[in-house]
Amino acid sequence: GELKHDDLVNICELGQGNGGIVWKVRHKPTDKIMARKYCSFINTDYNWCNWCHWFWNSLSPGKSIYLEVKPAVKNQIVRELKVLHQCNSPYIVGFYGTFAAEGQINICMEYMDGGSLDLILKKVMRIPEHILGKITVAVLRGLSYLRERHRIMHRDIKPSNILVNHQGEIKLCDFGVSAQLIDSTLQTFIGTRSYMSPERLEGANYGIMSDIWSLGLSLVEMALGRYPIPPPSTKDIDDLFKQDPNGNQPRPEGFGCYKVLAIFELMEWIVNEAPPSLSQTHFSPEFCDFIDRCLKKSTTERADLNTLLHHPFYKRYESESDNQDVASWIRQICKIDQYQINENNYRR
Ligand SMILES: Nc1ncnc2c1ncn2[C@@H]1O[C@H](COP(=O)(O)OP(=O)(O)OP(=O)(O)O)[C@@H](O)[C@H]1O
Ligand SMILES: C#Cc1ccc(Nc2c(C(=O)NOCCO)ccc(F)c2F)c(F)c1
Ligand SMILES: [Mg+2]
Repeated sequence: GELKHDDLVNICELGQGNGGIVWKVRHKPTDKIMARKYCSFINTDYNWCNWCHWFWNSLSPGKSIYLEVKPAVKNQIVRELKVLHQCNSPYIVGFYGTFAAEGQINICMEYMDGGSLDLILKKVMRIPEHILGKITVAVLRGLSYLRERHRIMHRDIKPSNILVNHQGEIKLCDFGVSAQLIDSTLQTFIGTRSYMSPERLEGANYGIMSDIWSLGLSLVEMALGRYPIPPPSTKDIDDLFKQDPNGNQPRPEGFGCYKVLAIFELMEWIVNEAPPSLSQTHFSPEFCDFIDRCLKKSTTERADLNTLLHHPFYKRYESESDNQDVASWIRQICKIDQYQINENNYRR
């Protein structure tokens, strides 16, 4: 049956994003551990002063403001989210149910005990290519599933929306399954770094090809260990690779001094400058080519999903049936404690 608010007991907070907060919870009737996301709606009716409140808030970058929505709209969102019961794939995070409580939409999903790839990246300097290959297989298969079976694109591919667990599974979450929820949130200045494609930033029509761009950018970030715009210099990258991948040594000074662009400068850079790329000194030719084909600024030149499903980089990893290499890698990383995470972050 449907989940009820009172049947859930909070265990600990898993993380906070721009528009939601996620808790690890236990469902008392079944003793099942779940991840519960509160979408930060405010349930007051939509009116003029709320609009002003929203307007001033939406000017501050880094906030994806959920508009106050009428209860009728909220009920539509809950109705649309129930489609998640039909989203069953090894590459999509499991869904247990959704309900409105205290004026907020709650989404209960499978708890992924390895966390999201942005957290993993904080624990290690960078993610090795063979793991990125497995991540690529999972993301492309997840995107294919969403398109073939549900005729939707993801809309928010980035490391924090790719989750892993100790069994070595890699799954997608936070995809745009509810049109109303998408409409009710302002996809304007989301977070400090944008994974949005040039065409989406320009306000042009966008679709699945925009997810391909986001995948490419996310893979470069995970391969280098830092958000890749503005692109690090060749020297930066060579310095980075002098360090051992598990981040036991401090990042070189030079690396830490790269300029963090403000959100507008960043979006301008994505639209006007050359896309990031990987060098063959540190990565295989297949991986470098895969990235180049994902990060074409023009959607007509960019590879589409089917092309990528036949790309040598994907082919190299798709045949490996089990993810035991990923499982042991995740287990080893989860032993890295908070102190080491702070150390790595300090040196970024
Ligand atoms: N099913 C889950 N299992 C385990 N951890 C999760 C799960 N879903 C989300 N998280 C964690 O909760 C954090 C917050 O998630 P949320 O989607 O609210 O924000 P985000 O994706 O990090 O950023 P943004 O709000 O900008 O999209 C994530 O970074 C992730 O580490
Ligand atoms: C399994 C699963 C699963 C799928 C989608 C969402 N949530 C969303 C989000 C979402 O959560 N985006 O993250 C923004 C910060 O919380 C945005 C649009 C949408 F239609 C959704 F259904 C979710 F939770 C879990
Ligand atoms: Mg998320």
